[in-house]
Amino acid sequence: MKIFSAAQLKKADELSIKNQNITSTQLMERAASHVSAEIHKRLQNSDIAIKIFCGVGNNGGDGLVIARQLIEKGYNVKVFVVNYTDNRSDDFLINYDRLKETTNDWPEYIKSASDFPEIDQNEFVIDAIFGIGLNRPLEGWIAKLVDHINYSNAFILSIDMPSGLFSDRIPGEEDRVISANFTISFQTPKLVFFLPQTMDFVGDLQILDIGLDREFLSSEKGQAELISKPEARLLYQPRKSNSHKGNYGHTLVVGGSYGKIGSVLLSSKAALRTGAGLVSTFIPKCGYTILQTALPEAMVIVDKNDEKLTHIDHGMDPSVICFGMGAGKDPETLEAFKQLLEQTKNPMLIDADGLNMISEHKELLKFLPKQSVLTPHPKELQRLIGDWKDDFDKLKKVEEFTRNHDVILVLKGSHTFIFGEGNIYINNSGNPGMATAGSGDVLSGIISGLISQQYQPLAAAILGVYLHGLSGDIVAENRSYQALISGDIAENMGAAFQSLFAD
Ligand SMILES: NC(=O)C1=CN([C@@H]2O[C@H](COP(=O)(O)OP(=O)(O)OC[C@H]3O[C@@H](n4cnc5c(N)ncnc54)[C@H](OP(=O)(O)O)[C@@H]3O)[C@@H](O)[C@H]2O)[C@@H](O)CC1
Ligand SMILES: Nc1ncnc2c1ncn2[C@@H]1O[C@H](COP(=O)(O)OP(=O)(O)O)[C@@H](O)[C@H]1O
Ligand SMILES: [K+]
Repeated sequence: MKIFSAAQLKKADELSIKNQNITSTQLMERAASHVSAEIHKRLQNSDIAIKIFCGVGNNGGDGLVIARQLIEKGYNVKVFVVNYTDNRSDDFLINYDRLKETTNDWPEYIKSASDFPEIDQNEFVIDAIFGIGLNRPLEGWIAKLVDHINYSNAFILSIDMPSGLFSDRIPGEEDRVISANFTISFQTPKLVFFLPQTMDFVGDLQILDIGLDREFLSSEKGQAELISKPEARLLYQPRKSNSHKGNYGHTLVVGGSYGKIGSVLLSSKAALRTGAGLVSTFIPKCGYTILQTALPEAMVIVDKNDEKLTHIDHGMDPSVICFGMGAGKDPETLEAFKQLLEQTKNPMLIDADGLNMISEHKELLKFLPKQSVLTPHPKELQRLIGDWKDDFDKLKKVEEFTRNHDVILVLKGSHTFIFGEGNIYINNSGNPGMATAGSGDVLSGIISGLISQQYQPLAAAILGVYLHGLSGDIVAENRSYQALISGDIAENMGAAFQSLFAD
């Protein structure tokens, strides 16, 4: 699903009105009807007290339509108009009149802090104060109102955006933003819903298709693309029945050091479980028995050294090399890594200490094979590209980095971002149970296993990240977040592949 900016959404809005020959009031009615239908589906005629806070722009207009429709269904609704200006939007005014025709319980006006209503924690608050039209931070009593709503502990549903959240910048520390429990957003998600600095404001997220212009939505380039099952499924390459292991490539996993053989074991197992035809693992001697015992399906080649990598003489022609997990940064390992980079022409996957060595020796960047996949977590990214001002600045810097070095960058996190070929992809699978030792090693193996099967590196990164999260979701469902360990993610890749086409 594409993610559009506020300006693009406004354009989609205008085009839809023109091409579908409807008025903006009709579009608002349509959008808000979807929301009230969702609310009705969940509340099931409950008699919970609903307080709807409406601004005086179109987000407030949505709130008024939702109020009218819920009142018509018999819900216990009280509307408050947050009167931050006397300039009301046309559709606000039209729907204000329609609401007055529906109920005798007219909206109350909030013009200062003394007008704030009490909000009980058992009530249900709908936040329709500001949407994508917010153009400056909230101030004065409006900022206080946001605190008042947040501190009520009532359940908060935000319409389109949590009020106070900008679609294109990170709020400052002093800025006030509604902390929603649930956000229902129109047509496409907004980029800020997925950034670490702003995602917590959003709560659970639902996107409603309000029927905006199809032609525009399909032809316009988005700011980013959200990867859920339908998008991941499109990348999948079926296996041919007339094939043999040679068709699925040879993944060479290189890494490990004394005490950290588990990392390469996890990557190797994940590459096999993802479908690589052959997997070889290059490790220091101390890992030989461990690997051969724990993963007999992999071939093992050992370094001359017992405890660390010093000479990576693999003597083979692998489809892809996955380097860095548990490797350490010993000067001899650095030298061996440098030689490996110089010798290797095919795209590589570089993780963990591979990334750290590049960060400390930037001259290595020029030896990186084109289209290699780098998989940093935020700390490794910071070592690699330096500091950023905020999450938007980070996106810009990573895009620049991937362009300058012709690489794919997988920025791991609760929403992993994948950068490549001038686009940003945001992963929508995974869960906090995956915040556990070694889950990144598994991801490296999965992406490498896909590259070895001739997926393009970018496609391998996108599909690999999605499947990794999906497998983690399947494990968490059966085992809980707490009990999930990274080996489970590799073990459950089969269930993840099956689930890709399950519905
Ligand atoms: N596809 C779509 O797009 C669809 C969109 N729809 C809905 O429209 C919403 C967008 O509506 P919108 O453009 O009227 O903007 P909105 O968010 O209501 O706020 C604008 C008002 O806020 C004001 N203002 C801004 N910042 C302020 C501040 N800090 N403090 C005080 N005032 C401030 C600004 O005033 P001004 O800057 O002129 O002073 C203006 O009056 C969108 O989110 C969705 O809910 C659906 O109905 C249909 C499909
Ligand atoms: N809260 C979360 N939600 C979803 N995925 C997560 C979450 N926390 C971590 N992950 C995923 O787990 C992996 C952790 O990788 P990494 O930090 O490299 O771990 P390690 O170094 O232990 O292997 C990443 O793929 C990341 O996206
Ligand atoms: K809102």
